[in-house]
Amino acid sequence: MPAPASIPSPAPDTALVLVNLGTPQAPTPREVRRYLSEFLHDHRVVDLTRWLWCPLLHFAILPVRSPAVAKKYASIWLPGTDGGSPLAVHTRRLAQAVQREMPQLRVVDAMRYGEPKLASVIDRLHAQGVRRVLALPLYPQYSTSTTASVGDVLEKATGVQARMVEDYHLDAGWVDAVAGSIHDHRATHGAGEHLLFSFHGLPQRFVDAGDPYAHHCEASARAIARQLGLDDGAWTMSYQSRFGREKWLEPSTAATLQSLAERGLRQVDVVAPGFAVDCIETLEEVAMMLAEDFAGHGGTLRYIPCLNDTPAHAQALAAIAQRALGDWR
Ligand SMILES: C=CC1=C(C)c2cc3[nH]c(cc4nc(cc5[nH]c(cc1n2)c(C)c5CCC(=O)O)C(CCC(=O)O)=C4C)c(C)c3C=C
Ligand SMILES: [Fe+2]
Ligand SMILES: [Fe+2]
Repeated sequence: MPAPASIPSPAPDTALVLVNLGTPQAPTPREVRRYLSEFLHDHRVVDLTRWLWCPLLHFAILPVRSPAVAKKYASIWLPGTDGGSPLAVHTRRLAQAVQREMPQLRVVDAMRYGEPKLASVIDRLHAQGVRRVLALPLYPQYSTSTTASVGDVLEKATGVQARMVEDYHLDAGWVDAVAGSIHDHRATHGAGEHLLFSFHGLPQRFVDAGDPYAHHCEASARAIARQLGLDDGAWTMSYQSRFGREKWLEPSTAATLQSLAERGLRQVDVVAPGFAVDCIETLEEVAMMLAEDFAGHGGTLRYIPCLNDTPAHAQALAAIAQRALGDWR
């Protein structure tokens, strides 16, 4: 029977896959080690020669980091049958929210590392009759370490045509959604004296080699601040979650908060617009550890949650996907 005219015609051969980084299956040293091992073996993430990196990874980093990081995951793990790692739970709920915005096609979630594994999700969709897969990596700002790594998996996909949204760091709907969430948070909880945009960091070497990530982060922060009508002095941007010893993008979020405290600021709002959903880096590192450090300086750090599965986020991502599908002829 033909579909009624008011309902968008179904496109069962097309699927939208929201792809996130990945996360451990349980907050245990064993599962964290399994996850970190897959993640940190990706040449896109760590490009050191294997004979140097593998011994370091297997004999030093994984044995020491896994139990320490497992404790951090345990401190943010969501309880209940629907619970789990916040990154996995929020990504799944976000895919369900986008599905409600796009009833005409299949919307699913997948992870670059761990489960549900992107390659397996594509195989399953193919077995179910899907022929076109649009991947939307949940990284607003493009980086070779994240977005291009999703592209590597898509290139190997067989039986389907696969495309990817490269970035959405200046998408008007997304900028609006982030600015709206900051505005609403400040209306409910009060506005701090300063707004800090904290992005995940990256080795400076990547940017020097042409990775546009830092430019994208700067452009996102400027666009959101403009949308909020903030004066230049009312906001700053910084980079968090440094890993290893080499030089990463600066200034760091920790050092920035310290200098804001030294300038006498006591109420700082922190938002993390590089993260589509809350995860260990926002919940444990910013909302717990950095907030504790800032309290040690006599201040209050108010963390503004990621967009997660809010309607504004789902609508912005649906519009981005719709545009990409419209261009796919
Ligand atoms: C060389 C190391 C890393 C690079 C480069 C890197 C880039 C990068 N990462 C994200 C987003 C996320 N990273 C997350 C966790 C995480 N990141 C690294 C290392 C690098 N990231 C590690 C080792 C970890 C795991 C936690 C830890 O051991 O400290 C997460 C959260 C995952 C979760 O389960 O909650 C996200 C999201 C971006 C956007 C990015 C480059 C721009
Ligand atoms: Fe190895
Ligand atoms: Fe990371």
